Amino acid sequence: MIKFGTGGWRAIIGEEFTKANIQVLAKAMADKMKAEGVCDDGIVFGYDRRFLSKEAMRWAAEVFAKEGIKASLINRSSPTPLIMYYCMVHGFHYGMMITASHNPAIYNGIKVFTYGGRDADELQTADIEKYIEKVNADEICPMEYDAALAAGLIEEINPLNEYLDNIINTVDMQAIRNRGLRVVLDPMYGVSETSLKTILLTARCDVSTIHERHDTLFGGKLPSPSAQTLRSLQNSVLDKKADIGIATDGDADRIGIIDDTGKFLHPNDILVLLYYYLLKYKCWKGPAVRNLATTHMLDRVAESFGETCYEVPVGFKHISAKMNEKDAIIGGESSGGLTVKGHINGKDGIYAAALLVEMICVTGKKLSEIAKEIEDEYGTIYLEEKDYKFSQERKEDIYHTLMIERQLPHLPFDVEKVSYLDGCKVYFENGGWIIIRFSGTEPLLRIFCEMPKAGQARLVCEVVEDFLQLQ
Ligand SMILES: O=P(O)(O)OC[C@H]1O[C@H](O)[C@H](O)[C@@H](O)[C@@H]1O
Repeated sequence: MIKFGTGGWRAIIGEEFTKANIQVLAKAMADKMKAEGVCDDGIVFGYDRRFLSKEAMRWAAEVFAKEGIKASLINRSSPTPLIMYYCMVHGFHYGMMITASHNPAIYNGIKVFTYGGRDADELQTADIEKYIEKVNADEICPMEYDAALAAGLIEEINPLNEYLDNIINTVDMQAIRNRGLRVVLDPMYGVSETSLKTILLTARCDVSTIHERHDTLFGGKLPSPSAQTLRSLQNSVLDKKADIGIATDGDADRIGIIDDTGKFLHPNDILVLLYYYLLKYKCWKGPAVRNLATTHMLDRVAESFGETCYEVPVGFKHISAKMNEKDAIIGGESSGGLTVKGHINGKDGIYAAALLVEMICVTGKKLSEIAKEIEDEYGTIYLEEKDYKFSQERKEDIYHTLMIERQLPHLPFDVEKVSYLDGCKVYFENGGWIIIRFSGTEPLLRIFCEMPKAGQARLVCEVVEDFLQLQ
């Protein structure tokens, strides 16, 4: 069964991520493209460094070739944002990236991009699922790779320079060049090394890298930047007295940052830092977009500049759609993805990293100093976040209590309103909030809570944990 979630289709390798399913998905996409009459420009493919990613791309391309649809394959493992950029610039109606992004190593998956290099939205993925139902797997008869290559139905491409030049031409390379920053990179065994290193070296940064080798087990860790997974980066930054430590997730669309004091900056802080930088130092004007599990500090910054911050459900497709609608200058999520107006319609860890480096150089301040500047001006909000595993039975119970019966515990703060837009989000009168939702990418229940005073967020989480019997 192929089901799309928050960020594409993800499945355990050998269980559902199989050659047969990959080819069913490819056939469904080919049928959909034919029905829509958008086969002429073909489809573009990329893959990351996960186990079976390259093979999966080829298996899918062989199906498209058989259907007479040209498949352009990026000929080396690449960041997801690169393929989104390529789709956007070359006007492809569809693109596919073989990746399971930040999921554990036993997963792989496929992200589908639509016109403009956007993440396929729910309407699109529901439509793909309908086409999947109609595919007769026995009738799939792929064209052999070399034959398809010779017939011009598969082509191998390398758009890396195009993508890099676009970033190099957008960020203030001159400002970075003059500072000789010390940067430590942690691609988390994923795909960002070449791109990010090239950009930083072009700007004359002093770059050292950890975790760069190809390891499909991601060193036994989750390829998702967090305080727990970035301890080595933290140590390297301190050892090397670096100005910044930059990590990206498995497919480089998300970012994680260690500041000059060795402190892990939460993605919420990165988003706030960049929005503040764009408004205050670059004098940009425009709203921000965040998902409903992302810090309301962004709203405080927006308000202080006479701007608005819009809230959308989790999933970058919602962020980019709202950014377009409101002409927002930044959009991002607490899971570590962000983009800025004028760049691609999806999250890009490489571009975000380059912009942060630019920020340090243009402001002439250390990362920790800019963060302090923001704290002095806007105060602190206290965050608690936790993921919980559950059995299928418990999932149904929790879903029923929370989403069907809409029961809530007696909460220790006055409630302003409750939203069921994506999971259950309670907004408190004091500006705090808690959201309880099932992840759309992993079998986890996620809770985020932000409160104005220390200890309050933990207290609210404990009440919810007791009520839902979470461990
Ligand atoms: O909380 P989840 O549903 O697992 O989603 C977490 C993240 O997953 C993917 O990376 C999506 O592209 C993001 O938009 C989303 O924020």
